[in-house]
Amino acid sequence: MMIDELTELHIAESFFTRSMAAMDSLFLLFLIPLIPLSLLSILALIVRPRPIKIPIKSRHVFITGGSSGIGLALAQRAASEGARVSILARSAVKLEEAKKSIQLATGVEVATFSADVRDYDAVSKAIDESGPIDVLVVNQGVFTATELVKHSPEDVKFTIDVNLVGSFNVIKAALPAMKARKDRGPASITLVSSQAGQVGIYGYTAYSASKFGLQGLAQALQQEVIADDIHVTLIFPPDTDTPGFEEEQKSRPEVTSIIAASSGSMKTEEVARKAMDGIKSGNFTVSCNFEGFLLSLATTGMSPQRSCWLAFLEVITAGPIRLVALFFQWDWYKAIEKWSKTKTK
Ligand SMILES: NC(=O)C1=CN([C@@H]2O[C@H](COP(=O)(O)OP(=O)(O)OC[C@H]3O[C@@H](n4cnc5c(N)ncnc54)[C@H](OP(=O)(O)O)[C@@H]3O)[C@@H](O)[C@H]2O)C=CC1
Ligand SMILES: CCCCCCCCCCCCCCCC(=O)[C@@H](N)CO
Repeated sequence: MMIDELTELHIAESFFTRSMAAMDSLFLLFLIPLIPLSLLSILALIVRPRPIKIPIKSRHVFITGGSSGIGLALAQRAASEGARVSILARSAVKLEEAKKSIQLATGVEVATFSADVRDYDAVSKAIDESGPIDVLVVNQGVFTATELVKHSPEDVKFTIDVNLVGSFNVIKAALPAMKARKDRGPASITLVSSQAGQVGIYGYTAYSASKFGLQGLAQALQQEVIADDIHVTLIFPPDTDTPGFEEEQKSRPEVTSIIAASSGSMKTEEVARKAMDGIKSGNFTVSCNFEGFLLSLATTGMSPQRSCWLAFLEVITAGPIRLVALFFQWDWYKAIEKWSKTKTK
């Protein structure tokens, strides 16, 4: 009798401890999601600038380099979404053609301005004539892929002047009127960079430098204009099938194309759609394809981040994405080595 009672007690006791242990692990299991959830809530509180939406309909969208390629596709998109659109480029002939093609596709008449972004006075005059801008898209760009030893000093300077100094000219000319806008809703200054503005690529010393410069300009500018409800966006397209790209390909070193192929290539309209979505959602960084998304994660550094979800992803992938980046570098240096050997043979 006594022994029976004792065993019963034992059984009950061990059942009790076992179920306690099970409850403990269940409790721990509930704790696990608390760690990412609290990280996410902290990020939701601290991400700056705060999330914003930029409307396009009935607003004045001004696009430099709007007569060809990505700029033209963006102009057409903005027009079809009900914006008042102005485009600026050098060639009056190409501007006229672009105007006709947009009118044919959307029925909207865009305003055209012929000016060289390197000429501050000319740009300033065009922008003043066009009226206050709500969404400024700084998209003009030139590119020649060539090794620095073969690149003429004039063309290096030309690349920096059009892509970087020209972007300063456009923004500086547009800023006073953009800052003075009252009750017109949030404004945008968007810069079209390149994936070669996130990572240096063989053949792109001048081009990458000009596009990396836009990152510094954009980060500093965002701090200066946030109080005026102006929001800065940087677009990072991969190779895109534009007239400019077709021209570039005629002389691009083979190894530049091999490295650039890591990110594939996109259709102009697709890039314009991604860019427009990015502008509207007010993101600071806009990537256009999956590889570009990885590249943005890998190169995010100290750039502002409005989305707590993306900030969360940046925090948890920081280490692993660096590893992925190192593998890409490994692959690229192998390609360069192989290519140099076949060239010296
Ligand atoms: N295509 C690609 O593979 C990629 C392009 N990009 C970037 O996207 C942007 C657009 O490129 P994309 O559409 O291919 O280029 P295009 O060569 O097709 O078009 C360039 C546009 O910029 C204008 N432009 C060039 N120089 C000046 C200048 N000095 N002053 C005013 N306007 C000028 C051109 O008109 P005009 O000549 O009459 O002045 C044209 O409208 C560029 O900044 C480029 O670096 C980024 C990644 C990939
Ligand atoms: C960590 C993960 C990394 C992911 C992959 C990165 C791939 C980078 C490829 C860079 C391609 C650069 C194309 C430049 C396009 C351009 O601007 C010219 N066509 C001129 O217009």
